[in-house]
Amino acid sequence: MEHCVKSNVNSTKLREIGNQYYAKREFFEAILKYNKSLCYAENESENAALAYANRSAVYFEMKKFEKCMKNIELARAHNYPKKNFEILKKREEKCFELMKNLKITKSDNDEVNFFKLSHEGHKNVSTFSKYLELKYDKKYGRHIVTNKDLAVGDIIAIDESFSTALQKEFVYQRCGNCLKSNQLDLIPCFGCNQAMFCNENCKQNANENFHQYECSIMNLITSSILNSNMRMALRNFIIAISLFDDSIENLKRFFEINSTSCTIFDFKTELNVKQKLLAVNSLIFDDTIEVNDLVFDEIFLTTDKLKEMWKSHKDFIRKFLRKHTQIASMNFHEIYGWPLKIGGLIDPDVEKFQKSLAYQRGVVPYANGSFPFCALLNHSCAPNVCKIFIDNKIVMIVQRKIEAGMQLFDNYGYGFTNIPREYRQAELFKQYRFKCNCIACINDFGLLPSLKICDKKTFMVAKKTCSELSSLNQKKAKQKIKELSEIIQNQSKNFPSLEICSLMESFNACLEIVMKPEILFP
Ligand SMILES: C[S@@+](CC[C@H](N)C(=O)[O-])C[C@H]1O[C@@H](n2cnc3c(N)ncnc32)[C@H](O)[C@@H]1O
Repeated sequence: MEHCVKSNVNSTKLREIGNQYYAKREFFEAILKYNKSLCYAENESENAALAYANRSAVYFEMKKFEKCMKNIELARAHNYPKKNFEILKKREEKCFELMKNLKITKSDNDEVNFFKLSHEGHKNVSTFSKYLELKYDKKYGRHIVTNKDLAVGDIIAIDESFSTALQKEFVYQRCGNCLKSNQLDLIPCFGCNQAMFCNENCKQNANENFHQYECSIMNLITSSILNSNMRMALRNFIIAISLFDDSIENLKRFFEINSTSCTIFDFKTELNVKQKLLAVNSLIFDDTIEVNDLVFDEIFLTTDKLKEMWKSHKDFIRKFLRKHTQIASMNFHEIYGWPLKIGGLIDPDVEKFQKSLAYQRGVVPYANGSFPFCALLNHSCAPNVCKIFIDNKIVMIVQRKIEAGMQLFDNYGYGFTNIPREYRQAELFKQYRFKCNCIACINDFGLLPSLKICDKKTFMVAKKTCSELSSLNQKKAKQKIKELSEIIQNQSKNFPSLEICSLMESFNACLEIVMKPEILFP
């Protein structure tokens, strides 16, 4: 297991490996090594400055002149050796010169404004539509229905996480607080070698909310002893005690005073973090899900701050961690996004594309998160809503007409178009403990290639749409989303025909294209 203490020896080695990548013009790998080198650099040593300076060289080659200059400044601010100042000065002058001649083409891709709620917000919590209601029945438990017809393309929720945690492979690629990649332009934690942030603000927030506890045990946290559910449980516990000024007594009292079965629908004011904690703590779980408690013992006995708490409140902490691991397994989400390096894009081959899943379109999971609204949606193998991730938010979008009174169904990763029924049902039962009897399961819809064509003209549109996907930019993808919404909405009676299901896949692919980062590393 790697230690999380700083080490100039390791920092230098990592920078040298970065230099080899830089020489081969493998810029993504080079910056990753420089980032790691930055994290290992001892405070006040020139290693940090050298990593910033080398990162500026990569941004220069990539023609990212503003980032280049920012990294030059950072290098100077971190003890860059005076004898080499001339190199930076020359690079900076070249930047100025080249920027003067560069026509700045501001991107019009504003995904935050594109993905806005389609209706007024709910009367209590404005992050989801006012037409949504929470219901309960024996078969589905809690679930969400609409009291008004919803149309394809309607954005019905923008759910903000209570907590997120980067997967360990991404700690040098994304901000440990807000999850943004910032084109790898990240700053290191002062204390450990395994956390980076996109700016000082995020660094401070992370330290106030969780990192002050995690910093000295990042090596344990990112080792393989914690699975992603346990990782989220630990993060939730740390956020929870930080919210109560590190007092377990106060946290206990908070849970005692407040109901343990509330949801995001119960709050009368705009959500605050403590309310989100209550909502997440009230999510459904199954106590028979196995949790290896011994791992938590090991983690809590490793640092003095946690050890004290563990000694005096072991039972409460164990119970919290156990419950949140079980909640995570049944409710939390993997957060998907585009990899930062070109590759794994949409396969232009129509046949292959028709069988695709999100990961075949190119997006990959890089973090996990707890989302108090989305965790109330039940599963269908033929869902009527889909979701995309904007950093630490989930945007929920209608992908099939939903009439008033009907339930909203998400998909837990097992769609009927590409996974056989028996496999879906077995996996859903194993993880989520229910037997799926959605319309696709009851009617055994069959995989996409076996579906029938209902309308030849629309089938031709679906085929053409598939073949165009790989050439769509963000602007065109936005137009396409509108076009496809209308067709899917108008032809909803033909669901599940080959053409409608294929159009729905294309609709999803277009949503992903809108989220594609503007600059990918070559
Ligand atoms: C994310 S939660 C959804 C909200 C949940 N129904 C509740 O009461 O809080 C996931 C759990 O809901 C239940 N569930 C989800 N989809 C279902 C379905 N199609 N039929 C029956 N139960 C389902 C399962 O217990 C599953 O573990």
